[in-house]
Amino acid sequence: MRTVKLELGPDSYDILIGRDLLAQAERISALLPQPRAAIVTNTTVATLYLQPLVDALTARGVDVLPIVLPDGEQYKTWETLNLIFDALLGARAERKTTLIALGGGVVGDMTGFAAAVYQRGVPFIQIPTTLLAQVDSSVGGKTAINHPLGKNMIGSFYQPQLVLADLATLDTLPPREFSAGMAEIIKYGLIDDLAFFEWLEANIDALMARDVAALTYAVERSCQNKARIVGEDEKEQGVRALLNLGHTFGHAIETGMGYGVWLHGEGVAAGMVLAAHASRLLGQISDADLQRITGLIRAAGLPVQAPDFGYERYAELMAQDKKVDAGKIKFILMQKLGQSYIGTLTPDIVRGALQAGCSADAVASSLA
Ligand SMILES: NC(=O)c1ccc[n+]([C@@H]2O[C@H](COP(=O)([O-])OP(=O)(O)OC[C@H]3O[C@@H](n4cnc5c(N)ncnc54)[C@H](O)[C@@H]3O)[C@@H](O)[C@H]2O)c1
Ligand SMILES: O=C(O)C(=O)C[C@@H](O)[C@H](O)[C@H](O)COP(=O)(O)O
Ligand SMILES: [Zn+2]
Repeated sequence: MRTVKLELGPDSYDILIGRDLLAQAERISALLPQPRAAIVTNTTVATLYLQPLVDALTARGVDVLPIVLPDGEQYKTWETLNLIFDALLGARAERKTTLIALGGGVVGDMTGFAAAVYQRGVPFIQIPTTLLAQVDSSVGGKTAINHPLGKNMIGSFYQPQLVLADLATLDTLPPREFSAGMAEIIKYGLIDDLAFFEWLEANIDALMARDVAALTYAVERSCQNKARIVGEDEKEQGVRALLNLGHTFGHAIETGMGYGVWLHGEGVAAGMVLAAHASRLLGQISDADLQRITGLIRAAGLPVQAPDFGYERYAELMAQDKKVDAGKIKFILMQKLGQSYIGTLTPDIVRGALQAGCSADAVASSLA
């Protein structure tokens, strides 16, 4: 088992990475302030991993309340959040009752938000079961629900007390979801870790074949990168915004297509390609760099062309981004391959990037 530490003073926590960790419930039970926990999951993950976790905790004397939500990005809403509160109140869950998120980023983001506000804050543990959640969403304490007008618009920063990433759960993850997680992994290479980007280029086939050693390394290195950045800037006053590489365009794609049509990782992938096109137009990366970026993203089974809903619609959607400051949209751009920065773009460069990186086919194929 590998351990990555997220250093946040009194709010520091461990990220445990390895196979078959679900059965090792003592790492969870040791943290519970009372022998009571609610496991929040969804209908898909419940059939696969809820019972083993309930059994492992029950065997350690923990009273478990399962809360099973509908599955899908379209359910990352107030209504679904309320189902968590209904269940917690119905079972008289207390301030010391721990909420455990068992699932992907949707379950993790909603459970974290519920933990932040239920009785003004209860303990919270993340058990991510998608690649995306293991390398990104379970780490760092961003929690949220969507609004019809924008992604993750209502939420809070609220750190878990433990992240337990059981790589064995990825054995059942569908290929499209696995690829979605690869987008956030590639993101770390492009933010500021060229050596990791080059390692990914060399090992993409092993990763896509889910080779255990390659996967363990990629998850650990991703968590190290994220933990370092969040440790420097927990509440996104500066450097943490780099973790939004590909997301200004990507969130616009997710919202514009309708939540759940394009997966989050797919939006991020096409969004990173658009950011690369913009950086190329600014003369900061070369054609060869652009080819390397699109080549790796394509090899990970991800889209390299964004849906074409036109400059005006993209501009309208991106105006809702959380990085907007005094009306100015911020983008994460590439200074060179493997080094990103937070900047702004003129409308001409945004238009140029969209012209180069959008395709009507990308809309049609994803709706097919
Ligand atoms: N908080 C953050 O820092 C952060 C970071 C990145 C993404 N996010 C959010 O995370 C969400 C995307 O997360 P995601 O990609 O995990 O999607 P998801 O949570 O929708 O999970 C993807 C699908 O895989 C299923 N699934 C989960 N685990 C499985 C398993 N082991 N085997 C088989 N199926 C399984 C789920 O039921 C779902 O159908 C988005 O809402 C995004 O905004 C948040
Ligand atoms: O942890 C962060 O910070 C990130 O930006 C990670 C992103 O991958 C993630 O999708 C996050 O939820 C986006 O944040 P948002 O503030 O733009 O909603
Ligand atoms: Zn993301």
